[in-house]
Amino acid sequence: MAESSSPSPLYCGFDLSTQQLKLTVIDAGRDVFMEQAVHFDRDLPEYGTVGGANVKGLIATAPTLMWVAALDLLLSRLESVGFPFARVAAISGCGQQHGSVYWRDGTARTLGALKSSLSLREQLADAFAVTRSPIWQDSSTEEECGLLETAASGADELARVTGSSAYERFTGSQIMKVARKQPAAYSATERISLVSSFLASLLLGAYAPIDVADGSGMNLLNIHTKDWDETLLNACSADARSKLGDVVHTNTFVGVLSAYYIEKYGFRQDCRIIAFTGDNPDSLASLNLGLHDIVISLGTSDTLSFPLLSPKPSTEGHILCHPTRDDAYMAMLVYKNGSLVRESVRDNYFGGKWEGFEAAVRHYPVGCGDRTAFLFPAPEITPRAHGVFRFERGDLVKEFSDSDANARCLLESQLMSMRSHARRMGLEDGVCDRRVVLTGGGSVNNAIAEIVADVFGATVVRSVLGGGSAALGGAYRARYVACRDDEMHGRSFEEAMAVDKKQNFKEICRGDKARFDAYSDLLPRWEALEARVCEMGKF
Ligand SMILES: Nc1ncnc2c1ncn2[C@@H]1O[C@H](COP(=O)(O)OP(=O)(O)O)[C@@H](O)[C@H]1O
Ligand SMILES: O=C(CO)[C@@H](O)[C@H](O)COP(=O)(O)O
Repeated sequence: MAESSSPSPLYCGFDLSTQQLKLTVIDAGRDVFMEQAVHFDRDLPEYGTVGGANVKGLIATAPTLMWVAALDLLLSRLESVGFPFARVAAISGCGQQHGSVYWRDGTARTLGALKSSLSLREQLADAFAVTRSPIWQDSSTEEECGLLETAASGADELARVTGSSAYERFTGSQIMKVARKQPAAYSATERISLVSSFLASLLLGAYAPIDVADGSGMNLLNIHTKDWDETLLNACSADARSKLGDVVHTNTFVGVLSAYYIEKYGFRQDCRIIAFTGDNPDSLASLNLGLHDIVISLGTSDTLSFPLLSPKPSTEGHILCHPTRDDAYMAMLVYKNGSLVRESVRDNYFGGKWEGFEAAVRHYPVGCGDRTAFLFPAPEITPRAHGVFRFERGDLVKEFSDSDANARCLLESQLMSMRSHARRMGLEDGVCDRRVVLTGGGSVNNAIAEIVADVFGATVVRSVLGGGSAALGGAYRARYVACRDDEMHGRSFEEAMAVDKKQNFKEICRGDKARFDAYSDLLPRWEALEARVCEMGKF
């Protein structure tokens, strides 16, 4: 931890992601002051999660109370290292997108009267009418998705209004499923939060509003008016609007920190809470990208996102409200079989060592000797397919003739998929001068970065500022909103970030033109195989 004698302010950014609760603290100069994390499987094994979740067939949940316990644990870890709570001027952050929390009737009172002699976990043990929060890995709401699309007069119209056609993990169909299948629990719910607004609520000691960027991942928000769509809310459930509360712009000051944290840990009395958002929007906020850059996040999920001025929502991918710009949007593709399937290839073929995986990736040429792999052990989001499919010289095979090829085949296929689907979302293709910012846990892997560079014909960079990019985005926003009225002189978030002139990125590698062209030549064949896989892997 850096020198703590200075009274200058600190700003906190939380990220309640799939596998961990992370915190990045920055100082007034935007330098990372400290980082801390609680890993759900390792640090809270009593909740029995694997990769932060419990997955049974198409159903994926996380114990809501585990997330509460993670906040207790993270704060107690800060206390034990002498963290200067009294310097924290503002807090914001984010959460994995789409997950929902069902607060039981009467919990607003409990939240407003938290006792500093007890842990949050003790006081909120009965706070949830649904004790297992549905999360983004869930694919069990096909029926409800159909109902939402019917209410919206079709998938295209739902996409035009909300930025996405109906997706099983999106919160609208998840809420509808709880209302239909667990009516008693649903009627005992006084408020529904997203994972982001849930964490903000714990800190506020009151229900925090949902912000427009994370709200765009629900199939309930009109991304043009930036407010709930009444028809969709009514299709979701009769009282969805009152249970969801208001929606706010992302950089909104929503209140001050609950007295609980001031008494228990010694936080600053006027510590402000800024609306929390989704992890992907906050990642975009931290990177302050140009309009030609794209971000590829290799977290538990893989995502590709880019800022966009004129959205043309379609049934391909998602358009979300931009977290920090009113005039812009963000386009996003999401892959469920991201890091977890790379880990399973590492474990099955390379003795659990990333070094072996990386060496094998570099051993093969582009196209891996006419092999490719579509590995979707979990039902995939992009494309909608489930199962394991390997092709060698055009034939479907159970295993490759050379099993070491699995690493490169998987990566090439994951990246070709991003290129192919991003192109369908309107990303200009065929240019060899793009910049790709790699973030997330998998971004440390240089062999992956090299494939990204060649498939996209891009210069691949990594953030050098430290901290997970999503948590860092929360910390930057906390600082910006807390100082907006004085130091920022009315500047926009982007202008304020630019003024600091920080050298944010380090170049990792550049795509090779010949290899980029080879991938361009392979793309039509790869797309034909993906179409076959979608037929064979229907779920
Ligand atoms: N050297 C590496 N190569 C590839 N992937 C890695 C490496 N180190 C960590 N990862 C991946 O990073 C993932 C976690 O990323 P992270 O962004 O922290 O996830 P989340 O935010 O979803 O909790 C792990 O599942 C792991 O597979
Ligand atoms: O479903 C999505 C976005 O639509 C996922 O990206 C989640 O937001 C989970 O994020 P990570 O924990 O994988 O970073």
